[in-house]
Parts: sequence; structure tokens; C-alpha cells
Amino acid sequence: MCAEAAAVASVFGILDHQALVLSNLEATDTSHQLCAARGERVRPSQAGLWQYKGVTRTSAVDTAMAISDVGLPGEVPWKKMSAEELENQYCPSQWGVRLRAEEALRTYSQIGIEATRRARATRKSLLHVPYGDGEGEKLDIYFPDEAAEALPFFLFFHGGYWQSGSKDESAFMVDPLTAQGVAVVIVAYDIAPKGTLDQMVDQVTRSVAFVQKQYPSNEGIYLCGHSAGAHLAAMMLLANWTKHGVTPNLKGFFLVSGVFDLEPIMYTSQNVALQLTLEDAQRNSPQLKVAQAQPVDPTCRVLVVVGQFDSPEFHRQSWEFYQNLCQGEWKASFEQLHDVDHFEIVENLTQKDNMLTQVGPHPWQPFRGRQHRSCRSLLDAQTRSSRPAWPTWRNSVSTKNTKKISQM
Ligand SMILES: Nc1ccccc1C(=O)C[C@H](N)C(=O)O
Repeated sequence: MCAEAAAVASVFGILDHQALVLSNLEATDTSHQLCAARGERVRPSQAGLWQYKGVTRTSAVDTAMAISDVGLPGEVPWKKMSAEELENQYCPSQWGVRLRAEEALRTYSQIGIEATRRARATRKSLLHVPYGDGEGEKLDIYFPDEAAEALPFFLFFHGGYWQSGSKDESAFMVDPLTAQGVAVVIVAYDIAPKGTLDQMVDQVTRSVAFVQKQYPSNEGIYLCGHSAGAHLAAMMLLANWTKHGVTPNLKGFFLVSGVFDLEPIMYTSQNVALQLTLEDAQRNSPQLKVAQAQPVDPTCRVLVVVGQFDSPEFHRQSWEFYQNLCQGEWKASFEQLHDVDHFEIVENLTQKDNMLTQVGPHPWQPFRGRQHRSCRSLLDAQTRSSRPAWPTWRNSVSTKNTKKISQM
């Protein structure tokens, strides 16, 4: 084990298998060594996730932060992984602690379908509204009960590795947000293989421009995406609005368990449908460009969120994207949500006491009161706040699903 990596590993409590795979370190846990030697998937045990040798470790975010700092400058940990490990890191359903993969996916889909059925049955809505000429270019708008001149708009882009999912099963947050006076828009886009990444980015850009044109007196447009949808939302940080004839009133971004550097995806089975070339991956990687991009509105906030049980690669992607935002002129925050995996983090958006569904007294100023932190040191994350993204007013602040690393 190289001295630098050993020091980081001991400070941050890197899990053996991650240290083994990511930093070419020697494993001290024989079961992991055996698995690795046999080429089997190595993953933390269900019972003792993030536990090692009886000592409760901090979370995968520490691992992600630690591994981003190990190695030569410019070296990326995923390049040292076996194909199997890379596949595993980018297979979110393998990392849940409560449900097995198939059950986690089924539950996610059921909750999304039920939330959408309920939203359509109980809320005023405009369904399947075309935002372009293409067959797949449709969005659903759900309105609060009380009529208001100007509303904040919350746009959601679903996940599913740009090749699964639909707006018709993604209205998770409609109930709690419309109840607090926010209009929610669930956007469809042409998933692969019909759509290419470039086309999806263009469609999402046009959907945002469409909402601004339809509702020019909106009280702010907030973009939220999950997983691949977080990537598409993040691409809007780079959008050139002049060719769309409108500058959307973008006030906030919620990037939930996203992928911001697409290059590793090229080497996973996800690329069978996506067919990304290196140029495609680089052109569509906000990670490579966001530090140089200028916010249209300097008050616009960006919240990068990842689930505790997202894989270390997902943690690394979020953490490094947050760091790049801070290197630029963005007002960014980073949050790890306690005790949730890649799917539960969105399933919980159906709840009104969730961190991301707390709307404040001035819904047009969400994130107000939330401190964005500088990225001066890795330790910043240990002192981050657990305040809700939207300041609370009617509801008391819930910290139920957030926890400081130091408390873990
Ligand atoms: N990110 C997602 C978001 C929503 C729905 C599915 C996914 C998946 O990634 C599915 C993947 N095939 C998995 O097994 O984890």
C-alpha cells in the first residue's frame, strides 16, 4: 500500500475492496481478497454496510472524496477498475441495502406509477402538452389548487440511463409540491435507442424554453433531475439560450444522484443502447465544462445531492461535479442524504417532510438561508449543514433523512 493512499485510507476509512480496486492497495480482508482473486463482484455485506472490522465507518462519500485525491493528478479511479467492477459501480440497483436489485427496480416503478395516477386523479393538470413537433416531445403540468398569477415551476427529468423511464411514471413530487403552491412539470424526452444524447439534451433545452415562453411571469424555474435526468438538468447549466429566443428564469437546480462525466459509461453495458463515442461523451459531459460556464443569474443555486447508498463512483461523480461548480462562479451546495439508495432518494420525493420537498415562505427564493460552501478542503463536507433545500415555513424543518457525517 503506498504511503499516501494508506494515510488517506486510514483517515477516511476506505472500504477494503474499494481501496483494492481503486488504488491498487493490498486488501487485508481475506473474503474480499478471495472475491477479487476469483473475479467475483465485491460488495459490502448487507448487514454491515460501511462497516469494517467492527468499526462503523463514515460513508461512501468519504471514500469518493478520498479516492478523488489519491493517485497522480489527472488519474481517474475508474480507469483502474476491472470491467466487472466498473459495471457494478454503474449498476445502481446492486447497491441498495433493503431490497435486492429486481425488487428495488420494481418498487421504484410501482411508487412512480402510483404517484402519477394519484397526481392525475387529484390535481389540475395539462397532460401530454407538446413542447416540440416530435412524437416524444411532451410534458405534463400539474398545478396547485389555489390559482395564482405567478407560480414557481419545478421541472423534473427522470432517470433510467437515458434508455428507460418515462414521464408517465415519474410524478413523484407532484403531491407535496403542488400542495405548497409550486407547479410541477414532468418532461418526456426520446430515450435511446430512438434518441441520441445530443437529441435528449436539445429536447430538454427546448422543454425549459417552452415553459418560460408559456409562463413568462413565472416566479422562477427550478430544474430537478435524477440519475441520467440529473445529467440532462446539469447540461442546462451550459445551455446557450440565445438560439431559443428566450432566457428562462432559472433560479435553482437539484441534481440528484447524477452522472456528470460520461466517459466511464462508455465502458459499461449501458453503452450498447447509447453508442457513445469518446467525442459524444466529452461533448455531453458537464463535468468538463461547468467551471468555465457563466451563470445567467448570479443568484441561481445548484444543489448536488447523492444517496448514502449510492455506489462510490456515483459519490465521486457528485462530489467532483460539486467541486467543479465551486471552481467556477456557481453558488453550489453538496448534500449526502442519509439512509437512502439510488431509488429511495426519489421515492421519498412523494413525502412532504423530505428535504427536497420543503418549500419556504418565499418559494421564488428556494435555497434562501442555505449556505453554499467553498470547496477549500475535503473536510468542508463534514461541516455541511443539514438544512432543507427550500427553507421551511409551514412545516418544521425535518432532518429525518439527513445526517452529518460526523454523526454517523
Ligand atoms: N438509474 C436509474 C434510474 C431510474 C430507473 C432505473 C435506473 C437504472 O439505473 C437501472 C439500472 N439498470 C440498474 O439496474 O440499476
